[in-house]
Amino acid sequence: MDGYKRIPTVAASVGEALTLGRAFWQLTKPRVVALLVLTAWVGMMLASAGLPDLALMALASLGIAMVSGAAAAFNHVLDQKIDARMARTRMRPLPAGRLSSVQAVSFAFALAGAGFALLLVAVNALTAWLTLAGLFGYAVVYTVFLKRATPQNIVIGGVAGALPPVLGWTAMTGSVGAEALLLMMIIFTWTPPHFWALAIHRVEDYRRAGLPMLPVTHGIAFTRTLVLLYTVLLLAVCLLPYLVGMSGLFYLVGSLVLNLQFLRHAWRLKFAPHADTAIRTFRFSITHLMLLFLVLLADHYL
Ligand code: HEM
Ligand SMILES: CC(C)=CCC/C(C)=C/CC/C(C)=C/COP(=O)(O)OP(=O)(O)O
Repeated sequence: MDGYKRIPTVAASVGEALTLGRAFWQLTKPRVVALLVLTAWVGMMLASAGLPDLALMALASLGIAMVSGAAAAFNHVLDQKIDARMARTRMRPLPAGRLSSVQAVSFAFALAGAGFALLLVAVNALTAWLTLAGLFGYAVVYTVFLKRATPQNIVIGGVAGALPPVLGWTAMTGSVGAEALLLMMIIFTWTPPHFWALAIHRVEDYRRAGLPMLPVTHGIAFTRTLVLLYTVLLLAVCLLPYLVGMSGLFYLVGSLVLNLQFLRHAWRLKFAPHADTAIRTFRFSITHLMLLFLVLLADHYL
């Protein structure tokens, strides 16, 4: 009889553990980290002639994912008051009360420590330290200072998000390659239209939270213009891998198709916007970067 009585208690504990696990998972911004790791893979594969060392690739990817996930968790802790004021973020684990700050900070330190140690021991010191610099750039320089200080926050902060191809490259070669810096430039140029398209859609959120995002400080019309200009710049920067002989015709055609599509979104956002044009542009930016890096990869092996 006693055994039967315990079943609901066990079920409740399992349910609670799952809820807690989901909350920690959410802290790591898993979809962002997935795309970051894809860009790191491209760095790893482009750095290797033929197939890369798959074991090294797996360990490096895990380490980069852990440290990036930890950076995202620190961002959740440091931004919890802001997140509570925005409709998009108020249901996150900290503002919604599903996790305490102590739980989140402990998780973030443990994940960062384990990821850093893994990179140091199983990959190389340069990759470990550069990844840690990425964490510091995002969690401290961007989140604590820039985000609250200037509408150029995401432009400068974009350096951290653009690092993973370089991390992938250093993981395989032990040094920073010029080709990897070119991939970094692509993500760096992609970040402003990626973020500002979302910021236009969520401008009231950012106004309420008191954050100096570009559409709040300089207006939506000006932000639309900059989205368009950065998209033009992105098209030009994306030509560089072909022009320097790093990628071939397949990449040239693929990148032109993707960038013209991005440009079409940005043009519509500037000159013929509907209520959903900004959010569609933001969503397309993610598809764009994912496909662009897959095209780079396919081109490398063709
Ligand atoms: C400073 C640089 C960046 C800023 C400020 C930024 C900002 C944002 C914001 C505010 C969101 C919305 C998240 C949400 O809806 O909860 C987002 C989503 C996303 N970002 Fe970025 N981003 C940056 C860089 C990057 C980079 C470098 C990548 C990948 C290479 C990336 C990939 C994504 C993805 C995949 C999503 C969708 C997440 C989801 O649906 O859960 N972002 N970004
Ligand atoms: C290599 C390395 C360790 C880099 C860390 C890179 C990293 C996790 C970048 C994430 C970029 C991102 C989602 C920024 C949004 O922050 P936000 O605070 O403006 O957006 P939010 O309001 O959705 O939290």
